[in-house]
Amino acid sequence: MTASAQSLSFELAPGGALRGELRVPGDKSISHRAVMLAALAEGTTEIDGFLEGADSLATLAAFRAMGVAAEGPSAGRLQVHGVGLHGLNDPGRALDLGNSGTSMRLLSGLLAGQRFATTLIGDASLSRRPMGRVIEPLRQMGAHIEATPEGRAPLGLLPVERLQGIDYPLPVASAQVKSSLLLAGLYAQGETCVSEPAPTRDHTERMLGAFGYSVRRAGNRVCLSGGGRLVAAPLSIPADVSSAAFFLVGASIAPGSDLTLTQVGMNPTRLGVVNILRQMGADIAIERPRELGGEPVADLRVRAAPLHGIAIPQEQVPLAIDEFPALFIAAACADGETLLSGASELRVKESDRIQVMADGLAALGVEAEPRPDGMRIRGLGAAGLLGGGEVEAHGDHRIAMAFAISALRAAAPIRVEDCANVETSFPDFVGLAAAVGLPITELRDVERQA
Ligand SMILES: O=C(O)C1=C[C@@H](OP(=O)(O)O)[C@@H](O)[C@H](O)C1
Ligand SMILES: C=C(OP(=O)(O)O)C(=O)O
Repeated sequence: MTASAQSLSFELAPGGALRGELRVPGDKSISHRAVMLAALAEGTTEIDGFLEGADSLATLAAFRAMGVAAEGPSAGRLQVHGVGLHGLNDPGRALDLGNSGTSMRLLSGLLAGQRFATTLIGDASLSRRPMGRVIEPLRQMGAHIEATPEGRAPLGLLPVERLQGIDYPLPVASAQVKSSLLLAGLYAQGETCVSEPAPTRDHTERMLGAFGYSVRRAGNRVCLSGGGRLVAAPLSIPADVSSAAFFLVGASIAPGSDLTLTQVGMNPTRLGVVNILRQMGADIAIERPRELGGEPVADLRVRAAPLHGIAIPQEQVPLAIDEFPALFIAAACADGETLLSGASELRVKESDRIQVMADGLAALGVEAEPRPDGMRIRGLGAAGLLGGGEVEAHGDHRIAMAFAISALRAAAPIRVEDCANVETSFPDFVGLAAAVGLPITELRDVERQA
């Protein structure tokens, strides 16, 4: 059973303020990559700050099924005994990656050059998401990949003797596709190069470097050569800025808020949410900037501030791609109009995040016009309040958390349906959010029927 098949809803009392200090769980993108590279490295990797969410645990389970021994995770600590680039074993069964697009796309590349076959499957949402974007370039590298006629999972990766490096211009700005090809490139003859139309998160490149693998970047092009080796290195994973985003927005829109988010990842390729919120007038102070495990981190102190609508700059879109559900709530509470364009990728995430957010905002009385590649939102202004009511998260973790924080500026209670997948990226969201002042309770199906 997938997480979204269980029925979980959030109930929120209107109003409240966020105060105090909070460390949100470890970065999801980095946690996936930590498991993958640690598994392929020579030696034992000690990881701390690992995200114990369903998505990164699905990646870990996949490597365990391929014979990688690991202890943990427990309290964010995970020890992975690497098997080397050629040490993975045939899992003997399909690898179920649940709700996780990152797992499926990165593993497609990592497993395309193995000498055994693998099948990658996922839940209903993941089985709807486009995989052609990795299948096509991986086939150019010589991979044998089977998929549905629409290019979707289940994916069958057939054994190949060797892949061939390619020089690939990404048609969409996607860190998952870039990373998939770089991971395939570890197994390819010659050089694999990927150029991106706009900068995307660079955790794969950074972590390959930390494991001693040479990665060359020139402008928007990143290259590596196959046939090297990865050497285990300790990893500390920062708090996930994508999870912090809900609190950055929540504290900005809720009068009286003063919240400090600690040890947040500040990689410039992830900072769109901070840049966009600041441009909207948010009061976010970056305190104690420092380094953690090859990634910049800082504490973020956010205080309530009146926000105003903006036209979101194009270059910020890939840098905030997962934060738009939260940013749409900020826009709904801002003075004036916010316009997002160039973000059609939002339609192929865990849900169609443009349509689902537009529907939920409309249910709460906000004028939100979905567009093919974005959204126009008329904000309620500093004195305005969202209506209460019921909204559907459609099993999408980020939609569920975005509407949860929206209640901080609502006039009446909000109920968010189909929230179980919050577990994929933010275990104990409810407990941590409640501890800093979000008036949230969760209702499981059985409780609702009682
Ligand atoms: O590489 C990654 O870890 C991710 C890249 C992004 O996806 P795309 O590559 O599809 O933009 C993002 O939406 C996803 O949550 C995580
Ligand atoms: C899009 C997301 O993740 P993934 O692509 O890994 O499912 C996300 O976490 O918002």
